[in-house]
Amino acid sequence: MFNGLKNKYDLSDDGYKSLKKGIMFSVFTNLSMMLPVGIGTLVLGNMLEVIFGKKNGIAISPLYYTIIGVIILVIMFVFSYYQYTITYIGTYEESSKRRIDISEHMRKLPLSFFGKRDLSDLTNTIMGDCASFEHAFSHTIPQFYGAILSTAIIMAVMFIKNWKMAIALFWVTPCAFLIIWLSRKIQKKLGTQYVNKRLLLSDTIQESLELMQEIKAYNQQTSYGKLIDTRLDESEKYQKKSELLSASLLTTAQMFLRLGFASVIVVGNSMVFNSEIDLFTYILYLLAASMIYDPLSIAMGNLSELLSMDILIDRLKKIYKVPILNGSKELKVDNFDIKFEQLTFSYDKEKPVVKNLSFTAKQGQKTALVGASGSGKSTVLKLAARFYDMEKGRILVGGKDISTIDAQHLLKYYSVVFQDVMLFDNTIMENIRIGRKDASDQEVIKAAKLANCQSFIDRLPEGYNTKIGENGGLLSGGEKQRLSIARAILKDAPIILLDEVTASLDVENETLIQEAISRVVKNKTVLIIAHRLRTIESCDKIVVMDKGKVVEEGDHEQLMDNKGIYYKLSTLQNQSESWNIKQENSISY
Ligand SMILES: Nc1ncnc2c1ncn2[C@@H]1O[C@H](COP(=O)(O)OP(=O)(O)OP(=O)(O)O)[C@@H](O)[C@H]1O
Repeated sequence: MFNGLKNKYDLSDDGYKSLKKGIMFSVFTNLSMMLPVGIGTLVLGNMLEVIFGKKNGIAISPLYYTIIGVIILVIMFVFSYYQYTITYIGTYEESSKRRIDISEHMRKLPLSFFGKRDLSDLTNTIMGDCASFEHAFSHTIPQFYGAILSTAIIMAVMFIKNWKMAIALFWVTPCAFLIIWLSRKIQKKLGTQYVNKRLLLSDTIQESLELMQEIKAYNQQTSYGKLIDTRLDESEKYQKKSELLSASLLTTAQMFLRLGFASVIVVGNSMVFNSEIDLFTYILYLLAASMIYDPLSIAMGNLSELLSMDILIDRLKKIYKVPILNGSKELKVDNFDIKFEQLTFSYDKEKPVVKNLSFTAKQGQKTALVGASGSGKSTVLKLAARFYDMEKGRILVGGKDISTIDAQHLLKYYSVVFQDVMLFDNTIMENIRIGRKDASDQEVIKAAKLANCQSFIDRLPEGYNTKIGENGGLLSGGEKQRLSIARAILKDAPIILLDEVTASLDVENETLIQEAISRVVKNKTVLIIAHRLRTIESCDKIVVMDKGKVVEEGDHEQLMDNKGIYYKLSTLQNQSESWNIKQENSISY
C-alpha cells in the first residue's frame, strides 16, 4: 500500500518516509482515542457489578481510575504531538523540494512546451497546486490512511470479541464509503471543470494586468472588466457545483454512518435479552459506536479531497512526462563554426517553418540572416541555441551535433541578445552580472562601459545599485538593449546570436549599440538578424531566407549584383526610408 502511495503522489524518498511515519502515528493516535472506551467500559462494568451485587464486583477507588485516565491522556498527547510534528515538518520539506524539482524540470524543457502552456497555469502548478499538496500531505493523507488502518485493527478486535455485535457496528462503514467511491467519476469531472475555469480566470486576470497599457490605449477597460466578471462567475458556478456535490455526498455518507449506532442498540438489546452477551460487552460496543465513527467521518471528508488531489497530481505528472533536452555535459571542439545541415522544423509537428535549410556560420565572421517577416529567421536562431530540437537534419558546432549536448551546458558557449530584453527586478549591477555569475564589480562596470551604458547609469539615482523595476520598467528600450549587450560582453561566449537588437531604436541608440556590438564580436561566431539591411551590409556572409528556405547566399556586393530577393528587399527599404507622410497618403474612413 505504502509503495503505491509513493508512486501515486510522486514522492521523494524522504517525503515517502515521513508520510509513512505520519500514517503510523495517525494509527497510534486513533487507537489511543479508543483507550477511554476501554477504561469507560471498565468503570461502568465495575459500577454495574457493584450495583447489582454480583459476586466479582469490588468497588474500585476513584484515584485508581484518575491515574489510569491521566496515563491515557499522556499517551494520547504524545502520539498526537508526534503525528503533528512528523507530518508537518516532513510535508513542508517535501513541498519545497517539489517546487524546486518542478522548476528545475521546467528549466530543462524545450521552449515548445511553454508555447503550449499558459504562464499563469504553470505558476499555479508551482505555487497553488503545491500548496494543495501541502495541505493534503499534512492534513488529509495521514489522517485518511491512519483512520482506515486503525479502524481495521479495531474491527478485528471487535470481531474476535463478538462477531454479531461487530457486524452491527461496522456494516455501515463499507456502505458509507461506497457512496463516496461510486460518485468519484462525477466528482472528478466537476473538479476538473472547476480547475480549468479557475485557470482561465487567473489567465485572463494576468493578461489584463500585462496588457494594461494596450487596454487603456484602446479604451477596452469595460470589455475586459466584463470578461473578468464572466470568468469569475463561471469559476464560482463550477466551484459551487463541485463543492455542493461533494458536501451533499459527504453529509449523506456521514449520516449513514451514524445508523451504526442505532443498529448496535437494536442488536445489542436483543442479544442481552436473549443472554447471548453480557451487559459489559453491550456497553463496550455502545461506547465504541460513540467514538469509532468520528475518525471515519473525517476520513470520508478526506476521501473527497483525495479525489480532487488526483486532478492536480495528473497535471503535475503531465509536466514530468515532457522529455527534457538531455545530452553530454562536455563540448570539446577546435572551433565554433555553426553548420546547419538539411534542417526541417515545425512548431506544431505539421506545417514546417524551416525546410531543408543548410548553411554555415564561420567563427571570426559575421553571418546575417535576412528575409521577409515570418520567413523563419528567429526560428533558426532558436534552433542554433537548442531552444527546440529539430525533426530532421543536424546543427553542428565545431563538428559536434548539438542534439547530443545538454541544452543548459550548450548555452554556456552562447551569448544571446533578443529584441525583447528580459530584465529582473534587481539592481543594474546584478542584471549585468547574470552574464557571468562570478564576475567582480569591476568586471561588470568594464562591460557596462564597453556597452555604452555608463552615461545612462550615471543619471540613475543610485548608479549601479539602482533597482530597475519589473522587467526594467525604469529604462528606455535602447538602455535595456545596451544592458543586455553588457551581459553578452561580460559572458564573453564564443558564439553570439543577435536577433533584431536595433529594430525599434532611434539612430542615436542604434549607433551606440552598433559600436557596443562591434566590441563583442571579434573572433566570435556571430549570427545576426536585422530588418534594416544597411546595418548588416558589412557582414561577411548574408543568408537570405524565404518561406523557411535559404534562397540566396553571399556578401552584400554579390547579392546586389545577383539582382534577386536581397536586391529587391534592399531597393524597397531605400525607397521606404525616403518616404514621408504627405496629405494625399492619409486614409479616410
Ligand atoms: N512559438 C511559436 N509557435 C508557433 N508558431 C511560431 C512560433 N514562433 C514563430 N512561429 C511561426 O513560425 C514562422 C516563422 O517565425 P519566425 O519568428 O521564425 O520568423 P521571422 O522570419 O523571424 O519573422 P520576423 O522577421 O517577423 O521576426 C511564422 O509563421 C510564425 O508565425
